[in-house]
Amino acid sequence: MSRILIVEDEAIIRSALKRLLERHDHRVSEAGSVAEALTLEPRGFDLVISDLRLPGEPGTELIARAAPVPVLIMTSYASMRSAVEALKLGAVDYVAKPFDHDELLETVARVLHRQAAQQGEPPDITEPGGSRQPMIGNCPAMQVVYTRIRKAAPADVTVLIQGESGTGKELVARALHQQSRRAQAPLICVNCAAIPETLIESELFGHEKGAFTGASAARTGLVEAADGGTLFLDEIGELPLDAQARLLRVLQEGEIRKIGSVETRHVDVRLIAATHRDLQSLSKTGEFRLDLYYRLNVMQIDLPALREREDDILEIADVLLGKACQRHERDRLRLSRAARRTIRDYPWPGNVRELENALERGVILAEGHLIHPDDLGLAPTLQPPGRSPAPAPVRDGQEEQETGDEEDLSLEDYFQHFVLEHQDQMSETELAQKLGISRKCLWERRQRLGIPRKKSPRRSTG
Ligand SMILES: Nc1ncnc2c1ncn2[C@@H]1O[C@H](COP(=O)(O)OP(=O)(O)OP(=O)(O)O)[C@@H](O)[C@H]1O
Repeated sequence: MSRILIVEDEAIIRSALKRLLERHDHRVSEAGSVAEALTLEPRGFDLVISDLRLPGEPGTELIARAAPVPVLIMTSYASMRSAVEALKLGAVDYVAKPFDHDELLETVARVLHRQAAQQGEPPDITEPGGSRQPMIGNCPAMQVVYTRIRKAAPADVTVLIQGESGTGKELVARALHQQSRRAQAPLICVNCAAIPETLIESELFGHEKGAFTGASAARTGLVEAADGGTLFLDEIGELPLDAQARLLRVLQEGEIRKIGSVETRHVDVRLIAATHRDLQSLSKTGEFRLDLYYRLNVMQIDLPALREREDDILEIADVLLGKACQRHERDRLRLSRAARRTIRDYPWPGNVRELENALERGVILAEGHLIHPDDLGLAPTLQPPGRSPAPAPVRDGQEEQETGDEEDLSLEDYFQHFVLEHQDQMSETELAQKLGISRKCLWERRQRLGIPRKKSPRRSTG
């Protein structure tokens, strides 16, 4: 069942439309103007159907104020030009009045269907520099994350984001803020683990002059700086108990009191918290307040570790590699086939951030137009097994054609390592046999790769 908001000033049309939609299993609310519609929180609906001409502001005003909820505009045949204008402003579609029932139901079904299909799509995020990028990755676990973001963002509730370090928790917080009605107000991000325990309360809640030694002037805290907007508290599990108590008060009463002050001040802040720790377990050992945990956990978003996002890893690597090349003003580098295999098989304990850093190293260290596994500088103890040079598999002609250039080059890596490591112990015939190629081919490749045959070591004579 979908929730639809009808905004129409003519009561007869409004109730006819309501009955029609209710007969088709939709739950319908009504408003007679944009102002009235806004009191009903249009972002909480699945679709807004609004007349264009209304007393007060026109229906198109709702397009931005209901976003990302789609707005379907109703207009009379006489004002088709305004319908086109409404589409330009971002209306999802329009219906001409008087409307044909089937046509209207069909349009509504199409819009709702499209909306449902988009729920699992990555949201766009505006980065601090102003550029707009979608979150990368489309594996099923991330689609669940995207759907959660779309639903939680407009609901103005507290959200707890859980996931290992570097999985993108801050990115999700940004997406939630940017898709909320607070998008134009500040988003203040605080990493609780990065602020010394002795300073965190005054950083968050502010202090009066002389509140403690060194407080030479009054200071506004970060919670107050986020007034009207969103406060993102990363690593909230690290927040000391006293600060937890103050935070609980902000959530319960919407009030803040600076350190050393007797006065309270009202603040309107949406809290988004993130942690890589299990807050419920921390509450059992008394390190985290259970009542605060319940306050935070109105909506929960769980981010998968990168190693669980097998289908996404290479896609993320390609996008991040492109960005690293831009940053370092290098022509577009590519990952060798072996580097792609390493990236796919590596466990990535530091998740996307670690991948980002490895690619940055790769871009700096790569000598040709390809990045090889060594350029990534990954921890050897975590490297997947079987990475030591081994004979290249015998390839038939078809595989050779399919794999192309890049495969050749990574096999050349293999070839080079294998030859250099074994040429002192093996004859050319043995080397060629192990590599699955002819002696002639071995000779040609040696020439091409600049590893000519050494003066053969005397293996038999004494
Ligand atoms: N899905 C994604 N698409 C694009 N970039 C991503 C994605 N996930 C993470 N990143 C990038 O990875 C880096 C780490 O992400 P972020 O800071 O959001 O992680 P985090 O979980 O908050 O880490 P920490 O807990 O260590 O603070 C950032 O540069 C971010 O842009």
